[in-house]
Amino acid sequence: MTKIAIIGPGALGGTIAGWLCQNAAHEVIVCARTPLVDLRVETPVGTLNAAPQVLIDPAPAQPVDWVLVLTKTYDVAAAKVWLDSLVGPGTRVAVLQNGVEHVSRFAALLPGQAIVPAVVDIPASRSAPGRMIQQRLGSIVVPEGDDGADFVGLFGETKIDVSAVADWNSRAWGKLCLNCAGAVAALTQRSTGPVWNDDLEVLVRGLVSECAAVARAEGAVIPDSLIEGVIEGARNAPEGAGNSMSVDRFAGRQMELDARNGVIVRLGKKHGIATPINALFVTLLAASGSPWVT
Ligand SMILES: NC(=O)C1=CN([C@@H]2O[C@H](COP(=O)(O)OP(=O)(O)OC[C@H]3O[C@@H](n4cnc5c(N)ncnc54)[C@H](OP(=O)(O)O)[C@@H]3O)[C@@H](O)[C@H]2O)C=CC1
Ligand SMILES: CC(C)(CO)C(=O)C(=O)O
Repeated sequence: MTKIAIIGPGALGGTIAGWLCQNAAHEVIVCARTPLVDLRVETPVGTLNAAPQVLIDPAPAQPVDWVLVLTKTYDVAAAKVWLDSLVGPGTRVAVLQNGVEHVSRFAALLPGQAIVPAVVDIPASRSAPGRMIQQRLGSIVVPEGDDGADFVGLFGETKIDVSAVADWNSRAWGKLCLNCAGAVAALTQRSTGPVWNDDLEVLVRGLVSECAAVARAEGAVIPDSLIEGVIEGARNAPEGAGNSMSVDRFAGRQMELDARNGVIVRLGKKHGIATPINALFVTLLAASGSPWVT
């Protein structure tokens, strides 16, 4: 029996928990802030139901084999109390969040601990506590190695495409090229497709090109076709298509602004790369009503 604790059963965490519960060899423990009774995930291949153990108090939690962190990046500090209870000498911690700083974000909280960074491409939303909708089966990518292989093994009974790759850095930056463009929808509260015009394309292209330039300086391989693909996706985004940052802004919550756009500005400065469009969106979104917490 593999004990897996999931911290943060929101849109993505609830979806991942629902899938992992389908394997009888897993004991899944859901670590929640808002109470929930059970899980129901509407997936592209049917509905998953599960009733794992749910904890809302870290005190009774014990060390587990795997901790999967699925809070927003701005809630990582608050998740520390869970890590203090759940992490023992043999525990591996996987971070399933957006951005490129998965490991450094946790280094101070978990000194010397094995941390498995995961790039997740699974669009999911939550309609109520424990009620998730997974729009696409999607994929998860972790770095090659023993921990990566074991992480992939956790998902053996699921229909999610989970793999370990040699060049994780390029995958993480490639995903950031997509996510940084999400700042437009977060700011306008509209999908980009229905309001597309040449001026909007200049902004989307600017966000993504700046990200790609910083990515390449950080050693990532980003083909020009990836940049064009993101722009094409934004051009064709149908009405209602948002992202997890626009969901946060719409709900009046904090945003992962630093993890998704601020990081491009910060690392751009390090490399002497100008990032004015990302800086503009960081400034405007930070001033838009939701506090920017790093
Ligand atoms: N949603 C998506 O489509 C995708 C999201 N991602 C990334 O995945 C990560 C998670 O995103 P998403 O699932 O959308 O976020 P949500 O806001 O939907 O979920 C975050 C969850 O973390 C919980 N939480 C916050 N603090 C704590 C705490 N101290 N203890 C326990 N639980 C806590 C929240 O509790 P509460 O229930 O009280 O809100 C919520 O359930 C982000 O980094 C995001 O960028 C990546 C790919 C796709
Ligand atoms: C764009 C998407 C849905 C891709 O998985 C995402 O990463 C997010 O909404 O944060």
